[in-house]
Amino acid sequence: MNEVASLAGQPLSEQARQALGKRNLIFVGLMGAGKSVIGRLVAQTLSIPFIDTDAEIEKVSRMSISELFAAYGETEFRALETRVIERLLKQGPRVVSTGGGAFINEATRAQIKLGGVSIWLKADLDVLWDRVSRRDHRPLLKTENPRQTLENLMIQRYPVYAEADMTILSENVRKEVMVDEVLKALAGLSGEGDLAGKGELK
Ligand SMILES: Nc1ncnc2c1ncn2[C@@H]1O[C@H](COP(=O)(O)OP(=O)(O)OP(=O)(O)O)[C@@H](O)[C@H]1O
Ligand SMILES: O=C(O)C1=C[C@@H](O)[C@@H](O)[C@H](O)C1
Ligand SMILES: [Mg+2]
Repeated sequence: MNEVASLAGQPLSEQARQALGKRNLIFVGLMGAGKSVIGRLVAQTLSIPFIDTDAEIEKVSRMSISELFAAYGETEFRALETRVIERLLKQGPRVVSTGGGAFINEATRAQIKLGGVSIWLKADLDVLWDRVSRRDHRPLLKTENPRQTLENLMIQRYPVYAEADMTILSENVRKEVMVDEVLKALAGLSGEGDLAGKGELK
């Protein structure tokens, strides 16, 4: 019996957990895509530790992301983000939700590609705007026309996010529905071709 057949009949969460094996699961995507919220729920469902890189950066620097941007600028923030993510990916298996720009940085993207299975949570502009406009803590959106800024970021970044291993549409459905989509995608990894052994922790 092959691996796919042996997993059939088990709960979806168990199929997904087994298919992921010892690999990290890394969420990438734009601000408001749901990386933090859905990542945490997926981690709970899989009983795998969860880490949010923005929260970890705030913890190690003892500053908020906004304060970091204001004090040191985006370049320094990206350098810190790269170092933090490199360390976190070595401590897996974990579910890792990244900040919106992490996968866009070349060095960080290379680490993520090596460090586990990546999922792009892809959302359209209306969905993202509806979510991010409720709070104003995102430094990159403190512009005269934040909706336009968000759209510009989509145009620049979507071709890069598309390099993630898997893409899941993030829509305004119940969060549990999103979690199920993620679990189904992961369960489909068993019997995988290209992703076999990818990001396997030693
Ligand atoms: N499927 C969903 N349905 C409804 N609301 C959602 C859904 N997913 C996320 N949200 C809401 O959208 C907001 C942004 O989600 P979240 O903080 O997880 O985004 P993010 O991708 O981590 O963004 P950032 O890159 O800024 O950290 C939150 O208020 C969250 O509750
Ligand atoms: O999209 C981005 O570049 C960012 C997203 C947030 O998660 C934070 O990491 C920060 O505000 C930068
Ligand atoms: Mg987040």
